[in-house]
Amino acid sequence: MTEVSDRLWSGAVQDVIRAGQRMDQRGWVPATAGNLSRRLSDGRIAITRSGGHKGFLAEQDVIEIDPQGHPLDATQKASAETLLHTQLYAFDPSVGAVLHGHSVAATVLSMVMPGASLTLAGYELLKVFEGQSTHATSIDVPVFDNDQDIARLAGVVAPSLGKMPAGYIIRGHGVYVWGRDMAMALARLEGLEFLLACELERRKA
Ligand SMILES: CSC[C@@H](O)[C@@H](O)C(=O)COP(=O)(O)O
Ligand SMILES: [Zn+2]
Repeated sequence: MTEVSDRLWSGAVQDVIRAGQRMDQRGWVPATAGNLSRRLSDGRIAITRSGGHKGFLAEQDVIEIDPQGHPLDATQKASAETLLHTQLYAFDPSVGAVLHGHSVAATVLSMVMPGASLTLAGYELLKVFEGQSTHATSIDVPVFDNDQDIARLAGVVAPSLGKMPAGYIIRGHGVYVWGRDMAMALARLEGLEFLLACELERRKA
């Protein structure tokens, strides 16, 4: 590898490590939950190794996969949910980072609300999502039933691609959020998690 491509890779790895730490600080990646990825400007994809704690990632816990989700080094095990990342990268070339967390709010709300989507309306923070310029609006966040068969789950998510400005929720499991870069993905994740926490509070009131 050239020096430039090494530098690009290191930058992506640091983005993933720092985002994992941030998600851990917020309580969104308990135990070994969650996964994070970043697409480099040269098209390479860096994703977390399966099974580690995402708040304590080391450089070797971030591995390279091809666009189909296969690790370049076949001895390494990429996230069990890699396909949910690669389908977002394949659908939209502008996506540069994908984050998945397991917050209390996403888990509880999606279990107590039986519907296929959760509506977020009237919040100033809705403006963090693509194309939103006012609080006087509403966004439907799709809620897909959980499935241990990730290829099948990706098939259920597929028809909604391009129509999810705030990401999506997997019932009783967690959220998927993305952005053009890691900063944007983190901002959207924080926005969505804040609004889910608000919705949870409102249901207690
Ligand atoms: C701790 S159980 C969580 C896993 O089943 C999964 O949902 C998850 O988010 C992490 O899986 P991983 O394979 O480490 O990316
Ligand atoms: Zn998960």
